[in-house]
Amino acid sequence: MSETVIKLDNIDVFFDKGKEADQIKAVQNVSLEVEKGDIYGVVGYSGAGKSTLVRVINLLQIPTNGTITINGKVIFSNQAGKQTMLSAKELREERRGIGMIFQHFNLLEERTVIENVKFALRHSHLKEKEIDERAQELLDLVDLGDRGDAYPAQLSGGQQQRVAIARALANKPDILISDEATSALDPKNTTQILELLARLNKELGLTIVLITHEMDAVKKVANKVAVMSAGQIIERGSLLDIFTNSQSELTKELVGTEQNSQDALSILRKSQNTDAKNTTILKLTYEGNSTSDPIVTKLYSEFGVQASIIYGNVELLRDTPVGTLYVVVSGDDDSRRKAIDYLHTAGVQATEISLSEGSDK
Ligand SMILES: Nc1ncnc2c1ncn2[C@@H]1O[C@H](COP(=O)(O)OP(=O)(O)OP(=O)(O)O)[C@@H](O)[C@H]1O
Repeated sequence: MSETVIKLDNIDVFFDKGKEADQIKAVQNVSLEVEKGDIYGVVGYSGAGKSTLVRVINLLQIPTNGTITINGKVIFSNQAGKQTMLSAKELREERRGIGMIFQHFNLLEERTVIENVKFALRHSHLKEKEIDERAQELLDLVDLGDRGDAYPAQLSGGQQQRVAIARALANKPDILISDEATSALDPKNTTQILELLARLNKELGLTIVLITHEMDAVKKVANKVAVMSAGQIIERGSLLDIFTNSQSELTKELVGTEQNSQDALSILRKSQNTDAKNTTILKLTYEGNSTSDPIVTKLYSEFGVQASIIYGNVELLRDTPVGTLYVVVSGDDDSRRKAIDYLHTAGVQATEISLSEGSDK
């Protein structure tokens, strides 16, 4: 059974600006559950409240209302004015179980790479020799085993972020919060950091909350996604769902493929007799290594239904290809129905599309 490691219930974070009317509602009534081993992407534009929400997880930000439960233990609760919170000592202990990395790596510039990692172990109960060993082990883990004596300024941005990751993992946390950790990096370094996070998730069973404004980052590594806007989660689901079946306009915009398909449909609207008999437009979504060709060929060979592709796109979601096709399907009613049934049994999601402006049936 899956195990919930982070549970946020009805979290509000309001910032006071004097008068109540000026209050900034950075997070409003957000509930979120993250399970062990998840890489949970939280996406949204700047100012949506993502950072404020994740800072709540380790109580870097005290919420105005709500309950925070980490690994089954309530670390904060303020419901109906009744507040409970861990003692400062308990909170320090709890925070050690939650590592954090940021957009700007926040390394100590005047210390070497290995000293930066050792700094995070200064309150551990390890002996000096054990601290040395642990720091080296952490640098090996992030493939920087031979750069311990370098200074941060001598490293690339991607390498500095890897040092920050090693430091964040020093106290063996089971949760890592990544707040825009790849936003200052070029595409190559971004990919390397995301691959490292995916590896740590797999090898260490690390649960990761990934805050970003880039859907591309989420698409490479996350298994679940929440979309935030104006302090609220407006949509959430599995990565696949968010990409293939987005509901809100914002999610569609962030996912980005919607515009192309809308353009294709709008061309079709102009060129097609929308009432054409025996014709249906289908949106097909399929996962895995099937390709569009056999699907389209089979519709004709098995059911005598002609299918022409008007728009096609294949995304890699984590390592799984996911295809979306818009096809015009022609054939008599019975054949089209059988063809659609076949698609469903073949694991292809088929949705009928109406050509009237912007609507899916
Ligand atoms: N300490 C604070 N005091 C007052 N307002 C704040 C504070 N921290 C955040 N805010 C406000 O709360 C809202 C949400 O900010 P937040 O940083 O959480 O958004 P975000 O989605 O992470 O965006 P970004 O990526 O730009 O940081 C913004 O309007 C911001 O100005």
